Amino acid sequence: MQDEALKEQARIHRQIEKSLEKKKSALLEQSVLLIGPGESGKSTVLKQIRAMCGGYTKHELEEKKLLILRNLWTFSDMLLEYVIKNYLDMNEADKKKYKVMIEELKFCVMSGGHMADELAETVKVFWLCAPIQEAYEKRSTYHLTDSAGYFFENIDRIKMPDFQPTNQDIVRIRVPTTGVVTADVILKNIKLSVIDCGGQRQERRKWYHYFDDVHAVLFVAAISEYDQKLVEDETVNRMDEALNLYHIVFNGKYFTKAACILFLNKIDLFREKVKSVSIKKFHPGFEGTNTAEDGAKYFRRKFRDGMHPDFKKRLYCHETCAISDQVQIIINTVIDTVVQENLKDTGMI
Ligand SMILES: Nc1nc2c(ncn2[C@@H]2O[C@H](COP(=O)(O)OP(=O)(O)OP(=O)(O)O)[C@@H](O)[C@H]2O)c(=O)[nH]1
Ligand SMILES: [Mg+2]
Repeated sequence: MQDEALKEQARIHRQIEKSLEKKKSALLEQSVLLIGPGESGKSTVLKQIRAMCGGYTKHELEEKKLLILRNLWTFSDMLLEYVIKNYLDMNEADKKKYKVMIEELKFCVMSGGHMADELAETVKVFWLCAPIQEAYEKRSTYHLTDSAGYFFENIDRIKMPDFQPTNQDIVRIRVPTTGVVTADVILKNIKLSVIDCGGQRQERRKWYHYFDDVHAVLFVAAISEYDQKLVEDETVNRMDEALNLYHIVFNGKYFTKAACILFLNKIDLFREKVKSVSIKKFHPGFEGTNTAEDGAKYFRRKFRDGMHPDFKKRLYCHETCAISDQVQIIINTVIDTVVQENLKDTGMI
């Protein structure tokens, strides 16, 4: 009789051990949802996570090289179009020459080739000429991405036949995400599934499918875009859109258990911009001095205002520059936080 009881006890013990093992391995699988308005830096955060996990294959690097050429082609096209539309001072012969240059860049992309020396020289002259520099200054009015200048300045490296994009090149590439991109990586012994969503308005319908199951949600807002308008609606200020979206998403209905993280991204551009662009002009509620410190404090508060106190306690906010490798330190901290939060939830700590 005693034997039977002991056997039963051992069976229960084994069962408990097994279920604990299961729980432990389940904990090592974490999913992170990346959301936020268009162009705020979500895919850039994902690229940094990829870099932390060993980077890219040779084939992927070849693809990135083509994307850089494609960016150079489309950025050149946008700059020249601005010059022509706004009657900036450029003679007809130059306009013609640069139109041919843009066609040649397009051909480069289409043929998967590299840039001939002569073409690279023309691109350099194009970039440095006064009307193009003036058009670049006005870039936020026609949604030319800030990274454009970086590629023009690195043309001598990019034109080389054996050019291999570095992580710094890769994080500067601009390709708007359409749909949802999922990347499964192993980081810090955790199987991390990162779900990167397109942020423009027409992309957001797809977000809701992922709201129930994720362990963490990372909302990325570009703090530097306080004076800019949306690509998809020229009447709406980008910071207002980010705030509205944030308050809709974190209204208490969703993410009741997930760890919630806010990145106030593009802090590098923000620090530069506040030197010349008034915050109050675009956000009349702002009463501080026009400094990065006061501005960041104000926007941080705007994101937290009106949120439920329980939510505020669960929210982790970081000011970030996603193109800097330093952001990897913050990403590490975020992953630790996510794991801790989920261990707490399952009663493991
Ligand atoms: N200077 C600077 N540029 C950044 C930063 N973060 C992202 N970028 C650049 O901003 C551009 C847009 O970044 P993405 O990561 O493509 O933005 P996204 O949020 O994924 O955009 P969608 O896919 O359209 O929703 C890229 O060219 C990046 O190089 C940052 O912190 N500082
Ligand atoms: Mg993206």
